[in-house]
Amino acid sequence: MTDTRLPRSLALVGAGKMGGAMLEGWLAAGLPGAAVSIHDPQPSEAMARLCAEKGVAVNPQPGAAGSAEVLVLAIKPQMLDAAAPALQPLVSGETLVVSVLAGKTVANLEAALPAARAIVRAMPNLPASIGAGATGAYANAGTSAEQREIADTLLRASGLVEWVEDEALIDAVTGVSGSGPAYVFALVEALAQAGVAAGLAEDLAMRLARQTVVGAGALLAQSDLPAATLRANVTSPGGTTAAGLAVLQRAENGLPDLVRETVAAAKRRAGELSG
Ligand SMILES: NC(=O)c1ccc[n+]([C@@H]2O[C@H](COP(=O)([O-])OP(=O)(O)OC[C@H]3O[C@@H](n4cnc5c(N)ncnc54)[C@H](O)[C@@H]3O)[C@@H](O)[C@H]2O)c1
Ligand code: PRO
Repeated sequence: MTDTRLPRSLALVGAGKMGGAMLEGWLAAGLPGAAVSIHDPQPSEAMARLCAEKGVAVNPQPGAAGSAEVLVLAIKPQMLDAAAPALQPLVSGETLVVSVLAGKTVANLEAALPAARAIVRAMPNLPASIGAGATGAYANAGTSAEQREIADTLLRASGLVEWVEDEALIDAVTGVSGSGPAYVFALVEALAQAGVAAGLAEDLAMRLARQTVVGAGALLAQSDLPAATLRANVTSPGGTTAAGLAVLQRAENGLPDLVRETVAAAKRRAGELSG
């Protein structure tokens, strides 16, 4: 993070899996702990320890130090309305609100935090916890260029950031990359189960399935080749992979159909959560 873009004060509301992962990224990237407060009725022991080590304030009286320059919301979407009354002192017309709440729209956030003008909706994913996240972000019209830069810097501390100019696309981002790591972990589970069905011992099948996804991901990360080319590089004409892919990628009810339905269901659920 460059000093010109660091917030002077950042309040993190909800320091669970995603909020905690982002906080670790900001601290590792040089945001001083003294600039940060977390607001969470039940921070984990690990989070409390990290905050103590880095000088992050835990549950100070909201607004005791005035409104925050940046307020990051990382509570469950269903908690927004219940949490909002206590957060009002943290928000002024100068505050940049960054929300990672699935489905909650700018309109929902404006209703919950009426003083807020600048609102960024961001959808990170869990690999943010190791700096390998993928985040989609949208800034409302009230967000200044400098505030967008600050949001970009904060989000980039946990990996790739892609901005979209149409808010509705954030729900599609949620379906693809927000939820996406779970699809990949489900693939590891399914591959291991298929290995057992093919005769492998359970632990051996899981070790092979897990390292296959780790290795394929690392190859994707290190290679400039398109995924389709990497796939073709595994596939000998008339060989075993071609036989497997003929099933996996079959025209009807194959992986493309299944993944399309999967992403559509997650996107649909994000829309429902705005309600
Ligand atoms: N987990 C993911 O992979 C992921 C990815 C992208 C976005 N998100 C979004 O991140 C948000 C948090 O998800 P999570 O998986 O980290 O959940 P989580 O349950 O791990 O964290 C939520 C935290 O909020 C705290 N909390 C509850 N009520 C509160 C209140 N009134 N004020 C302050 N804190 C309160 C809880 O104690 C908990 O620590 C969700 O809105 C989700 O849509 C999660
Ligand atoms: N986890 C959150 C959910 O499942 C949002 C994307 C990933 O709702």
